Amino acid sequence: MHRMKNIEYDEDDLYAEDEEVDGEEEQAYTDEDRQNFDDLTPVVRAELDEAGLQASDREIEEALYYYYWDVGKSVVHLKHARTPRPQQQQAKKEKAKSKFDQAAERSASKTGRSSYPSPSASAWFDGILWSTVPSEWEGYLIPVGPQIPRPKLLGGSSKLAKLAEERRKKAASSQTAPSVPDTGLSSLDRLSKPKDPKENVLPQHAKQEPKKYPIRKKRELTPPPKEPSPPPEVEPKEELPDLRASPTAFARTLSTGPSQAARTRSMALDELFSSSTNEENPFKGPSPDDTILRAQQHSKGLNNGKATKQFANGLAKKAEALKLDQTSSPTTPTQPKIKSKGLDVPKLWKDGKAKRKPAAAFVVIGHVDHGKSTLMGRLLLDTGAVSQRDIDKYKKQATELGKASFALAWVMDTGSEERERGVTVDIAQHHFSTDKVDFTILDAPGHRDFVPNMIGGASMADLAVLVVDANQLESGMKGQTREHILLAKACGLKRIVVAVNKLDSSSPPWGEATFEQVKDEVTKLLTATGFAAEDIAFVPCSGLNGQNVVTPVPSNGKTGWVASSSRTLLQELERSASDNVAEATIKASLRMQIADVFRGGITNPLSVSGRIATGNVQVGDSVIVQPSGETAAVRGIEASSDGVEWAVASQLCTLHLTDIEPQHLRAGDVLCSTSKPVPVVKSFVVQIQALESILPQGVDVHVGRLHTSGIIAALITTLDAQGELLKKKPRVVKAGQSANVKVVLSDGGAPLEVGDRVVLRANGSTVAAGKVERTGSCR
Ligand SMILES: Nc1nc2c(ncn2[C@@H]2O[C@H](COP(=O)(O)OP(=O)(O)OP(=O)(O)O)[C@@H](O)[C@H]2O)c(=O)[nH]1
Repeated sequence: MHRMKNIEYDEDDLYAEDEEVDGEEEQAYTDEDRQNFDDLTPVVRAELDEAGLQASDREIEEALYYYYWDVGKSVVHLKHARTPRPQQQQAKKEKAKSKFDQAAERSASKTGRSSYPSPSASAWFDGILWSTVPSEWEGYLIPVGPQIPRPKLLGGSSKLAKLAEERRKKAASSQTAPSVPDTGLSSLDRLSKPKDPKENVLPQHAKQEPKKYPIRKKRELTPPPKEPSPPPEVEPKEELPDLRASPTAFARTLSTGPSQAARTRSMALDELFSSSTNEENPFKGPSPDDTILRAQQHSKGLNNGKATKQFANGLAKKAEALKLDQTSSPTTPTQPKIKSKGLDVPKLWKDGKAKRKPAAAFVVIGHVDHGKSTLMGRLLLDTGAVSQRDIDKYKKQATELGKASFALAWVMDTGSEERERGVTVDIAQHHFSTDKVDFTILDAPGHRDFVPNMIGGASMADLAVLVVDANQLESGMKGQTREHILLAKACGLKRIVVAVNKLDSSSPPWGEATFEQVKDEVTKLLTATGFAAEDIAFVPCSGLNGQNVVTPVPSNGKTGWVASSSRTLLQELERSASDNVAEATIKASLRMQIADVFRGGITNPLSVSGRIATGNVQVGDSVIVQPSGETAAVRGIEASSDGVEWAVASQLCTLHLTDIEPQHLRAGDVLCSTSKPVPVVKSFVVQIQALESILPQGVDVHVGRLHTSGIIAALITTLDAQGELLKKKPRVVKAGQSANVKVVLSDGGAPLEVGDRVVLRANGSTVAAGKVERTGSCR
């Protein structure tokens, strides 16, 4: 029994698991249900007998079950289903079309679609018992859907509220404004620039051009200070670069361009969610996530002509960065072939284990402006990874821009727009070492518009450092403190160190009560999210002044309680690092999701960076890039800025590639061993934890750095806290519930495997997260 029969799925989209679920039908009833059936079935049967009607036990049981043991409703339903309707009444009913049908017809006539693949939008509900209620009971379903602002995780600072507000206005007004060529503004400009229909309006429809992928220069690790760059000039009529972010689920399922014929399976959803009161489809064009990602890509791509000169690290440092035309291939036939030395990497890794320092990558998360970048700048300064001379230069330059307090943050925020605006946009990566551990910092943006980047960072980390401004707990708890905690958990992070920051400016300074209050509130949230108490550590500190970051605070005076009760942030981080990757993981097939594609230098013109999830790689290896299926050769490897012969699972590294065209490499793609490439799947079943109510709906699908669109095509089951079946084919998954849902991907599929962690977002909010349970048909 497929209640979703009106969606026209491909044959191979229909899952065997649906049948499995059906097969379990009998077992879904509890003993209590059975008792209720035994008691109530005779009562319903007696009522039907009296009316001269008949029904099987099965039908009566189904009615009772769906009407929650309400005998009256079950009898009415069964009687109604058995009473032939007079012709006249049927005719009348045909005339009185539902709002859904009216919306469907309007949309069809507007788009010029002659016939709708599904019989009608209301037919979506065929097979559901409550769709046959007596006509006098029928009400109107007002399809509000995305028109009404969804409950979102709140947040934003006063500084950014204005940007967000302007962005919202821009988005709203651009529904009616004609598209105009992009003018090469920065991503934040795109958010904040006051709307002028003549300029800076992102096109509402993603261009349906063949995809090309911009290559960017590597984000520098330790940038040398330089003179502040002047504000970016507005360049007239610059072409938009290739759009990495594809149209969202809503754009795909709801846009109504008549030329786009191949959208059959989403059409029922189209009608379901379109407004009956507004002819304009408000979900044309890219979602907030798409817009932000696209803007970022543009601001960082070569096309904007503003790419700041950056210094590639490690091997690439030796060569002057090349300025490559995007259309030309950086791989040249004259490059020498690199031969593999055929090293036994797992053995080398095992043999060197005793001598190796543990390594740890941590993602720095938290609400915007809570001091993440400043704290990390301090950590790098006090561990010697950055010199005081550099910081002094940053301070001078930052003072000239009126942003003196951001000098430390500039160590992490290397982009000119990040520095000008004082807001982190993309993940910044830095290495530093202590005597005990090699660390990689992944500094995530705190602003909610850049949550997809935060997901990308969290997916590459071993643990999280959550920075909480002790004086702004409330804003963070409503905003990205909360959302980042949920996402860190969703990305599989177990351990979290909470830096209770800015205690130098609390009232009173270094107030123990302030710290304790923050600790209580954040602990509640962390444990409710699933972090174990032993995996949570708190550190009171001040990133700006460097108190209790690397240097312990004085044991007397107002910081006395800190010295006696807490470790420094660095000590806590060292405790959290371990080198416990299983040998089986090192020996498994290579999987490395590409976090970034960039130009290296003359010797290494095309490079990708990311974290090796499983397996190992050595110079000279051939790899397959999915989803393109293209092969590439590894001509060089860098780990922690050093050139190395091989790298293994859990390492963040840069691979210099050859024998592949750049357009086959995108952030989010997966490098795999040639013997066992990851399949490219069109659909999958994911066990989610819902953060908002979930219906069959369009979603943005995030898997680490991968960002694509899809639809939640079926709600399969809801589950209890133990993961046991609660209900099959629920109509809705409520916020807080666990469920198995089926997601069908747009864009021809994505490289995905069982166990991959998925975040589902809609309208710029995270709506659910979970792990892939089963994958569907492969491309
Ligand atoms: N008093 C005080 N101010 C701080 C401290 N740490 C950071 N700040 C200030 O807080 C402001 C924001 O700091 P950032 O480091 O940019 O904050 P962030 O969390 O990285 O911001 P995003 O990356 O944009 O989310 C700056 O003005 C800092 O000087 C601190 O320990 N004490």
